[in-house]
Amino acid sequence: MKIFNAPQIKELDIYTLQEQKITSAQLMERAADKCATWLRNKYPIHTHFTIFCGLGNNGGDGLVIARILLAHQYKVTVYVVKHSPNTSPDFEENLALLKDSITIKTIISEKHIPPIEEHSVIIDAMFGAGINRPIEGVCKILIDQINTLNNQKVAIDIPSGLPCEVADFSKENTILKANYTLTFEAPKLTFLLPKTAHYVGNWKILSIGLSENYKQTIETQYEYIQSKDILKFTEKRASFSHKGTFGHVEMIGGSYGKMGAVVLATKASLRIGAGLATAYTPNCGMQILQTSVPEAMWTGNLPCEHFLEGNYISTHKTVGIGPGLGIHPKTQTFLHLVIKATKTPMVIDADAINILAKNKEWLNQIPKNSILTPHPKEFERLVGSFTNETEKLQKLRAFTATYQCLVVLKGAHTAIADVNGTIYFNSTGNPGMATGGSGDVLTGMIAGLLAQKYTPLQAAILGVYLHGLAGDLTIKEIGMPSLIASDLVNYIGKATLHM
Ligand SMILES: NC(=O)C1=CN([C@@H]2O[C@H](COP(=O)(O)OP(=O)(O)OC[C@H]3O[C@@H](n4cnc5c(N)ncnc54)[C@H](O)[C@@H]3O)[C@@H](O)[C@H]2O)[C@@H](O)CC1
Ligand SMILES: Nc1ncnc2c1ncn2[C@@H]1O[C@H](COP(=O)(O)OP(=O)(O)O)[C@@H](O)[C@H]1O
Ligand SMILES: [K+]
Repeated sequence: MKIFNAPQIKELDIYTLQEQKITSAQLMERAADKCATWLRNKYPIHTHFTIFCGLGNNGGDGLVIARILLAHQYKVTVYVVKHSPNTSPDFEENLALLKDSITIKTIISEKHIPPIEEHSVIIDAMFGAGINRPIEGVCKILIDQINTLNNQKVAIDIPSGLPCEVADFSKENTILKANYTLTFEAPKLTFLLPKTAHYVGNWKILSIGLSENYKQTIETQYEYIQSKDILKFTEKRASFSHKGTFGHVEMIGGSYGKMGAVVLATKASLRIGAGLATAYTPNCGMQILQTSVPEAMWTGNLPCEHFLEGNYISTHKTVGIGPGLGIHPKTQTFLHLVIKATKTPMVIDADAINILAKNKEWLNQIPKNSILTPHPKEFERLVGSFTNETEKLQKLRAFTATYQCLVVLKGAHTAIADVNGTIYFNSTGNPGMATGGSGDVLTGMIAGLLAQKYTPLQAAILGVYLHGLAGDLTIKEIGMPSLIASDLVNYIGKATLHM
């Protein structure tokens, strides 16, 4: 699903009106009706709503929602926050309609800000996608006050004050902190980023029937990955296939005391369907690997017992490297040999990333279209620090372009940056996955998919999606705090039922 910025949403609206031969007021009615239906399903009939409306179309949505809720016997109080003389035509039209049913109160200055009933649900329809500068004056005072209240807060389209994209975001800005956000058609970029997502609360996408034809023509830099996106490229197994059909993963990593990471990654590569897997570890890992993953083969390098060092000769398997690797100087040299000897895309994780961060001149030598899977700290080691989300995304794009590789920046809504600059955000996963070893499982999954001849972009997207789904399926049966990385491996099978 494409993620649109504010000008693109506007274009899409205008095209939809022409294509469907409807007025903007009719589109507003449709959008508000979807919100009202959601509210009616969530809140019982005696609920009181306090609706704060701005003067643009977001305010217009609020007025229509009020009209629909009143018609369904809800108790509703409506305030229009009059911060400017300018209003939108659809706002005016709906203001006139609503005036027939209730008295609408106006907030012009601080003294008009009302006390709000303790159990009233606050609807935020002050500013939507049209926000173009920080909020000031009476709106700022009102939002600051609302943010101190424990009432449930539902934002329409986007919490007031939050931009769709992050360019002008600063942490001093006043932004309404919602429990729920009902957004139209697609999420906004800011819903998916760690520094801005907490304003949005739980968000729901409400489809309002915008032109699918026109959406196809809009070029976006961001996409949101859902099940229908991965179904487009998942492959069924042919009847006469054999283990050689599904590739051979060589999972390189491990060091004394960190062998579990390779165990998890190797197992995960097999669970996602690689035909064969070999774990390549220091000698002290041999028994551990052969006992805990009997399906996998083992190979190692004899000079050292406890960490990887020495020579490396490619056997042309699909290489994953990093889990449990350590950063011993001799291991650093070994990684350099692996990178130089490997000619096809590989998966580079954990300490392999940390080593590259110390030896940035090697980055040019990693095979084209390889996939790096840093968590935010590892990413920072690679690209240096960043002060805000915009800068982070810029650095992400610059990195993939410079080194012609993909980056999977892990976290809630993991971001997969393609070589061409498109960034795909994941929709699966949960905080139960914030536990040691989760990332190793992901490395194994992506390597296993690469071995099966998915393209690097497909392997990264599918791996990240199914990894999160395995986490989501796990917590349906055990509590989030109990989730451990082995559970993710065990639930890969159930996740693949969704492919
Ligand atoms: N396709 C869609 O997404 C649809 C969107 N609709 C609604 O339309 C909204 C967008 O409407 P508008 O473009 O009128 O935008 P808003 O309702 O967000 O209002 C923006 C207005 O406030 C002014 N403004 C912006 N920032 C300000 C600030 N900090 N202080 C004071 N004034 C400020 C702007 O100049 C503009 O006049 C959406 O968020 C949504 O709620 C629906 O009505 C119909 C369909
Ligand atoms: N709050 C969260 N929501 C969704 N996924 C998460 C969350 N926290 C962590 N994860 C996922 O768990 C994995 C953690 O990886 P990583 O930090 O490398 O762990 P480790 O190094 O212990 O293996 C990543 O895939 C990440 O996306
Ligand atoms: K809003």
